[in-house]
Amino acid sequence: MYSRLPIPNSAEKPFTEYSRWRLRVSDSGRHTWHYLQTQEECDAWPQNSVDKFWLGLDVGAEPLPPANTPLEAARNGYTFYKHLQSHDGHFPGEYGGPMFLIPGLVIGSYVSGMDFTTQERFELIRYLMNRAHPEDGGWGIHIEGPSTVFGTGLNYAAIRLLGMEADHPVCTKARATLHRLGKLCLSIPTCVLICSSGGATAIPSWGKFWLSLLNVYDWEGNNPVPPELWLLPDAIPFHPHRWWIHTRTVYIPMSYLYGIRFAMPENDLILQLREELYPENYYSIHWPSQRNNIAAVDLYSPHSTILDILNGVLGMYESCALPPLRRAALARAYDLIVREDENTGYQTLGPVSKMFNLVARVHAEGVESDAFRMHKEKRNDFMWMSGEGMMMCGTNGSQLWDIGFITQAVVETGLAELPENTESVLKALEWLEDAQILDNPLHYASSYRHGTKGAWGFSTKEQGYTVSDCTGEGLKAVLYLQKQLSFTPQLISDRRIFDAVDLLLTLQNSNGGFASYEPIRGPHWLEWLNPAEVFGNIMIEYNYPECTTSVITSLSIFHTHYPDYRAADISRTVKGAIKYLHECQQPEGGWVGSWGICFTYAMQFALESLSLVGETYETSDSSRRACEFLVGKQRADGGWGESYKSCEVSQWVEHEESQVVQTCWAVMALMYAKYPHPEPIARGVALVMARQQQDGSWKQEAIEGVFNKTCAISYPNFKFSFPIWMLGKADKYLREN
Ligand SMILES: CC(C)=CCC[C@@H](C)[C@H]1CC[C@@]2(C)C3=C(CC[C@]12C)[C@@]1(C)CC[C@H](O)C(C)(C)[C@@H]1CC3
Repeated sequence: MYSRLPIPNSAEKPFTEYSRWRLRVSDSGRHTWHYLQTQEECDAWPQNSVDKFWLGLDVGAEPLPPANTPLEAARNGYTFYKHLQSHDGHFPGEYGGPMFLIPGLVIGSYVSGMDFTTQERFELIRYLMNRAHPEDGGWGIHIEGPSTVFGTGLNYAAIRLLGMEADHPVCTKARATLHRLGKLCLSIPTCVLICSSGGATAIPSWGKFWLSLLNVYDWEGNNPVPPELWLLPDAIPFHPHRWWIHTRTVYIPMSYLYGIRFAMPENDLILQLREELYPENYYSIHWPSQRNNIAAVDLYSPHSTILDILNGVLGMYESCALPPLRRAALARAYDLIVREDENTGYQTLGPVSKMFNLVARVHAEGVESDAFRMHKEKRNDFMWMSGEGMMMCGTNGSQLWDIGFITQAVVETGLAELPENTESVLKALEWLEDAQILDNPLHYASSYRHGTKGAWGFSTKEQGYTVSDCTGEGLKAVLYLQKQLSFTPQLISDRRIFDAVDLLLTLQNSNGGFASYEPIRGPHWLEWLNPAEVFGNIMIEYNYPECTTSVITSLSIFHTHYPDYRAADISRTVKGAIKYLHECQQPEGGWVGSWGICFTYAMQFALESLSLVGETYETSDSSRRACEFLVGKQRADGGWGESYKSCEVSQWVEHEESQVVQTCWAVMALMYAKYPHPEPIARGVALVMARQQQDGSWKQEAIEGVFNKTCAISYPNFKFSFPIWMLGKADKYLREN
């Protein structure tokens, strides 16, 4: 469908003209990248500093007077960061990291007959080339991870579909790695050892699924994904509406596509891929034995015996599935797909469901349908141009999350009061006002959704999902801006603030903690049914110290401004949350982060929470143990650095280098705890100041975020918001201590 493209051997230089790319920011923070075709268009729409920065071009920021104090450094930091603020007030940013998203984008588009522009194809290829590991030519689950069959098999298919020839050196090298890695098998169930002959046969289940849609992996090689579960009564403890929202939202279209055994028609390229992905003859592979064949490098969560038994039973059911039941189940799954599309303006909850939903909709309604048109339009929101080429983002952006932190930072440090920042701060408040979700979803109970009235989501209002901590940080940002500054208008009414509070109060779990999108709905044993071998803790919601903190800090700050509104509920909620935080502290004093890397991230949140109720180094054993733990991890250069591997093993794993962002989290944590000895804080500050560039910026270092235990994800704006916040706060601390 897509023609072959002439691809140079090196991806160092752009394959397109970088002076022609523009980021359009529209509709409450929507991001879409455009390639301008003519000089006239370029003249009419000049490249701005936001475009240039994210394209890796020089933004032309002036060198600033050297900072003599932490506060001056913070001020210089914000002077630079304002270059990255968009006209609507928010700070757009790249949200890459996972390496299984471009394959979904490309395979999903290919099998749906949806094209890309030639420039997009060139730059998607270039990004994959730049992200292939130099030693073995393969790809991992995320940009910093070692090559896996999941990453290499899927990205190999993607780069071929996009137009690279099979005999291009990049393909030859990746293919050799794929064939080699696939051989290192560890079959599950563990009692039956099947040795894979190599290649993509041993790809994890989500990889098997994508390749099956592409018709280069036989459906018989997949464990069943029956849509019939959606026909069960809601009260059943393992009903899919009780699963973690991402897992169930991906499972809905997967069960539909599995139920109809969607496979795109064969063509020459498909036949070639069947030869390239496997060292053996495709037609001689015994597919049913591949269902539990997962390469050792990929395996994080091995199947439980219970899951294997269940898969066996469901496999038998597949051979005699009752047609009327299957039809009813498919209709039910399809209805849920449509509702999800309509609830989210065709963004869907995330990038994986986005592409699965597209395939399902196009299968049912065709390429002339509105669904096809809308999905194509919103597909753009996930595609991001960077200095290394084009990627697919983990969501349609991290708009709210980024603006939430930087606005609190500038208010708390006093930078917001400087006349030079007035306009920037007012714009940020306008954006926050516009981003609050004012109603519950269009399809609400019928889509098993939690309420959204009063919420802030992680990205945009249109995406439309409540996230507990995003609502917390959004609310805090608004309270800081509206209540602590003299010059800001009260754009968000008390009623709307109460809506946010009411919503937060619906999210607490029985043990006092808060999860990500909803209260926990399912039993813990559901994790035994985790079918995605590459991720951990994905079957149900869990409590997170980070989410819990954002919620209770926002409620406490709210309470100081509105002491009469639901005071008893707030006090009970905070008390319960603190109890939970004590319970989940590790004996060594740390808290494990689930969304940022790793201990430093979670600990800045947990210690902020404890400080709310007066628990600090001097007064609380828990806070003291935490401080000792952190101080014990400070490195000789004054910084802190931990690897993403900490998140995989829930134990501190050192990074080779100190990291600016993690150093900021650690220093913030110590300051929340009112750590009485200034020396570690001063050393952390010195490291962050020494790494600041002359224009006030900081360079990109290691990846900052994580999800589902194993997949790292980039938060490149953190290198601005957290240094600015920490330095401004430390200035005061160091003067007072
Ligand atoms: C396994 C699948 C479906 C992959 C798609 C990726 C999503 C699951 C990821 C990408 C971004 C992601 C890490 C995110 C979150 C959940 C999982 C997401 C959506 C949340 C909202 C959970 C709560 C967190 O505190 C925080 C707000 C930081 C993150 C933000 C990004």
